[in-house]
Amino acid sequence: MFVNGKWIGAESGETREIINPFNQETVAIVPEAGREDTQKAIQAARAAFDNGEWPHTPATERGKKLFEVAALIEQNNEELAKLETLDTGKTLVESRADMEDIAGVFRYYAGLADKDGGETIDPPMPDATSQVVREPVGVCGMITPWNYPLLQASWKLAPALAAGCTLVIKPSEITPLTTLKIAELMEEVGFPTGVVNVVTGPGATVGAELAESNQVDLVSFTGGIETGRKVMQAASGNMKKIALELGGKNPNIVFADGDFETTVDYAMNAVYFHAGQVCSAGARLIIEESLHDKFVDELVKRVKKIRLGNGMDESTQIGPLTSAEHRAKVEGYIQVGQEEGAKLLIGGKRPEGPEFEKGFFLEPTIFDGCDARMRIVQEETFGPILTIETFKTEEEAIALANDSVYGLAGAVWTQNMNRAQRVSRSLRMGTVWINDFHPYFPQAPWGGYKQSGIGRELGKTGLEEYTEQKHIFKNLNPQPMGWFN
Ligand SMILES: NC(=O)c1ccc[n+]([C@@H]2O[C@H](COP(=O)([O-])OP(=O)(O)OC[C@H]3O[C@@H](n4cnc5c(N)ncnc54)[C@H](O)[C@@H]3O)[C@@H](O)[C@H]2O)c1
Ligand SMILES: C[N+](C)(C)CC=O
Repeated sequence: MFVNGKWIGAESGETREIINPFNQETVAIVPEAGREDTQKAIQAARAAFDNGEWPHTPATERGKKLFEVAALIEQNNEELAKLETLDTGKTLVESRADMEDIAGVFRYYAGLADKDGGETIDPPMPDATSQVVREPVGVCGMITPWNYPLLQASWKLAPALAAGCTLVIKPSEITPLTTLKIAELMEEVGFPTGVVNVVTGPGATVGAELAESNQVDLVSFTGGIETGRKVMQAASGNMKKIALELGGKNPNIVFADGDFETTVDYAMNAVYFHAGQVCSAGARLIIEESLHDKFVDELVKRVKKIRLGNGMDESTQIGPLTSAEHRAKVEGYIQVGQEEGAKLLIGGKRPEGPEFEKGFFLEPTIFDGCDARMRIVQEETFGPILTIETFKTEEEAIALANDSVYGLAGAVWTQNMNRAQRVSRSLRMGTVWINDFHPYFPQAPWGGYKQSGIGRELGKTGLEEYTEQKHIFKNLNPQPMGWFN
């Protein structure tokens, strides 16, 4: 782990084996930290914030460091991508694309670091000035999930550092490798001691300590809704700021006038990309009734041909799920779907063959004949499971799509742009795609309505999350008030 500028083990000496989900081989052994290790890292970040130079370093200089990080990520793209694939099972092609995105995130916040010089207000009284400035929020605790380990970390690290914060980051205990590697790259760039700290270990101890600690000013969490609830409760002790990026159950609404070929192609990509382990996966197909039969026939034909395999193999389209525990959870949902009376059209089991024996594979699955009250429609299965519902009218499509505790993302497919606009404005979601699925980029904010989260990452808002606003009022001609004369 990287704490206070040093590479250290856990004080207890405990370690954890990191497993390749394709073959269960051990790819690394990392420290298994506990609360004491976390407290030390928080103290280092606290000292670097309260007494160190980083929060007062000119924003342009902070930006320069982030440009250097971006360059190092690009230079190390292949190594980082391989580590990500070994850790998560996602395909190498995806991991390489993630690394390009991540370099882009650092570059975006590097450029944004010195763009907000504050605001001068015209005060409603004479002989006074009024200024609003932004200052770093302080020590940040960051907790990240296993599905996009370094990407989700970069959405926190880059804006926090641009703002002048110091931090302790805890990657998912099962996928820490790229977060450790980026700490190495940051050490090479040379941030002041204690500004960046990485602690590897479980959520119940390391994560909980970050959320609870009175020495932490903000906790930024990406993960599941139930863990998010715990983080929110734990953060209330010192009223620390919170940013929560939680799950989604994202509707993909297809009207009959959408381009058939493109819509079928994207419907598959929406749900099966990264084996469905994507917060914004289009796991809920809501299709106009008149198109249903033709669309679903074609979908099933194509899903049969999806190539599962080792993420390291460039011809693989879907790798294994990231852990045995997670596969068991997704399999549980397949059973739930069958018990609820949904019609299993394809998949629903582990693939057969020697190449799949050791990996945590699951076949791409489709449930037809679903309705909005089913658990497989309402709950985030976070696996390769597509549920299908039908609608007859635009109003019905909107009502179905909004019938969810989540509000992360959704898409609408139609060639009628007036309808596309109406539907997109009616969806209670942080992101709506029209005739597309999945795009996200550093310039646009990302986050959820309803129980999909609090706050936004990316975009200008993603930087503002790591700042406090201060109003500085100056009386240019102070005179006695005489109120108590
Ligand atoms: N909205 C987004 O942008 C986004 C992006 C990626 C993933 N996600 C969500 O993440 C989830 C999948 O990731 P996961 O299974 O790693 O989530 P998770 O909630 O199980 O774990 C996330 C992180 O929280 C830690 N944690 C666990 N218990 C904790 C506790 N009591 N206190 C503090 N931290 C704790 C874990 O160790 C891990 O680092 C899905 O729900 C997915 O939708 C959301
Ligand atoms: C936010 N995103 C889409 C990169 C990953 C969600 O799991």
